[in-house]
Order: sequence, then C-alpha cells, then structure tokens
Amino acid sequence: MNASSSTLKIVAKTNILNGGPLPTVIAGPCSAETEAQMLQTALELKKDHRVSIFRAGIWKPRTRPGLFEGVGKVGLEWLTTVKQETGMLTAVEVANTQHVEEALQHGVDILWVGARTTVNPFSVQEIADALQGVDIPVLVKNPVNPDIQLWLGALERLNRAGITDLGLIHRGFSTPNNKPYRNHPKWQTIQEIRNLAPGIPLLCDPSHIAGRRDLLETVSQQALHLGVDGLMIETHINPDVALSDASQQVTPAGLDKLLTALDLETERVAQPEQLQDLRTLIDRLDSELLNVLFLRSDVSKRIGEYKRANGLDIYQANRWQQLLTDRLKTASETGLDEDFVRAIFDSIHSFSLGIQNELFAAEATNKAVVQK
Ligand SMILES: O=C(O)C(=O)C[C@]1(C(=O)O)C=C[C@@H](O)C=C1
Repeated sequence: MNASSSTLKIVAKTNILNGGPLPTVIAGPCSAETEAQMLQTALELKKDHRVSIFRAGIWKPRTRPGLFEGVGKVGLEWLTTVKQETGMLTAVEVANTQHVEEALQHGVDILWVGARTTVNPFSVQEIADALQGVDIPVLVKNPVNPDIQLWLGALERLNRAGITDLGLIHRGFSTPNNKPYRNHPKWQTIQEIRNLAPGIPLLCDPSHIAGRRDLLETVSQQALHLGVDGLMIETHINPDVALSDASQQVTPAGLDKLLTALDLETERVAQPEQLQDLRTLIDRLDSELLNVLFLRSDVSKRIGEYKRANGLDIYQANRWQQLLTDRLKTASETGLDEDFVRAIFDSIHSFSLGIQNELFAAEATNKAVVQK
C-alpha cells in the first residue's frame, strides 16, 4: 500500500452530514457570547428550513492573547437551551480532552476539529483518545497550512479511535498571498482530499475563506459547483457588534438571502465561445511566461558557474534586496498587486538558488570522486 492511501473505515450512521438532496447548512455565531444572542440567532435560523445544524464557538483559539477567547462551559448550557427551544442539532469546536468531555456531558450532537488543531498531530491524538468508545459525528477542518496528508492523518487518528461518522470542512489555507480572501481556497485541494478520502462528506466554510461578507456568495457558489455536501456559514443576530470575526458574519436574514441567491442544485456554465477565446489568450500568455522563466533559469545557471569559478557565495543578499525592491516598484507602477509579485519573485529566487546549489553540489561530488 502506498504511504498516501487511506485506511479509513467509514459508516455514516446518522446521515446528519450528508442526508438529503440539498447541501447541509450549518449556521450560527462564530462565538457564543450571551444566552440571548444564541437563542435569538437560533430562533431566526430555525425559520429557514435549509438550516439544520446550529454551530457556536465556545472556546476560541485566538492568534494573540488578550482577545476574546470564548465564554467556556456556560456556552454549552446555552447550546442545550437552543436545542430544547428549536430542535436544531448542535455543533461545537473541540481542541482538547476537557472540551470533548464537557461537550459530551452537555449532549452536543456534532464536534468539529479546528484548523489550528488539525495542524498538530499531538492535539488530534488527544481528542481521538478522549473519544474512544464514543459514537458521535466529527468534522475535521483542513490544517492552516496546505498539507493534505496532515488533514488525512487527522481523519485516520479519529477513525482508529472508533469514530466512523466523519466529515471534512474546507476552510481555506494560509498562503503567502491570500488576497482577496482571508484564507486561500486552493480549490484543487477539494479534489485531492476527495481522492484520498473517498465517500467522506465534504463541507465548505465560506466564512473563513472569504473573511468578509461581500465574498461569501462567490465562494459558496464555487464550492457548490465543485460538489461540496454542505456549507458552514457564521451567522450572528447582530454581526457588527460580534466579539469575534465581525466582518465575516451575516444576520439570519442575510443568510436567507445568500442561500436563496445560491444556485444550490444546478451548475452554471459560462458562455462557451467567449470563454474559449479568453482561454486561448491565457494559453498563449502562459507559454510566453514559461519561455521567459526558462531563459532566466539558464542565466542563473551561468551566474552559478561564474560564482563557483570565482569562489562567490550563492545567496547575494544585497543584490536580492535591490532586485526585489525594483520589481515591486515596477509592479506598483503597472498596477499589479504587491503581495502577488513578491510571492512570485520569492519563488523564482528560491528556484534560482536551487539551480546554483545543484551546480555547487555537483562540483563537490566530482572533487570527492577525483580525490578517491
Ligand atoms: O545575482 C545573482 O548573484 C544571482 O545569482 C541571481 C539571483 C536571482 O535569481 O535573481 C540569485 C541568487 C542571488 O541571491 C541573487 C539573485
């Protein structure tokens, strides 16, 4: 068996995640803040038959200390009230043994593992150990970094602990240039994880990909066109005063509008002729780009030979800084995005260093052979 193939044993007992003809919609606030905020949001969401699961963050992993870190256990009591009052299923994020135990004690229906936890196999294992012998659906968000094997590994750890009702949540990745998103969708990863973990429901979290309300529809629509089984969308009764992620949350009425605008079932196809012409243009431009990159790598090789013959270092800090400054200046004059151009030149420079390193390494090997 090759190292990347999965050994998952999946039995979707509940069909909670992938049950109906339409995508599953999970909605609710980024964070539980007060009982009234939870209940008001849930009662509004309940009116929308497309929303079946209520989510709320109880413990919030924040980038910097001192930000709102969640209300903790009391939020689980509010969640119980939501369940009693609305009949909706409930879902929370867990990141350690204590979270799992408290969520289970409070009868939460679905757990999810957040991106900052999936990234750490020790934490995922801790959650898996705490779930031994428990029969509950668990959703796993992709890790913050675009490492698909890490994502699959988290599923496998939970599966080995006996969790067979698993799902995935695509929430985007942190990359050198995420613009205009908060987290880059890297849409191709949807197909990649599907190939590695076939048959596992895959939801998209447009809120964390978009990071802002005005991009939610485009992101959600793209995800649906790629065949995702559901959407998790952060919804708050009064998003502008939310204690976390205010700019990406929508009101229940906003969610209703969004879900109505989304083409939940059908696939839109662009104008074939016009699209074909534009794609031909892209093909031509890409071919020119590749040609220029080939010529540049050849020049880098020649510089490498000069450096090797004259005992110069491969990495030239001053030249690199000057080059980057010049390229960024040209980029801004041309109207190109600075982060985009920086990411491209970082990559070109790394590749160029690699070419020269290989030359130096080849010479070292030759010398060693001659000396033998
Ligand atoms: O100018 C050089 O010395 C090069 O080798 C070229 C180059 C580049 O690819 O732009 C590569 C390595 C150096 O760190 C700086 C620049």
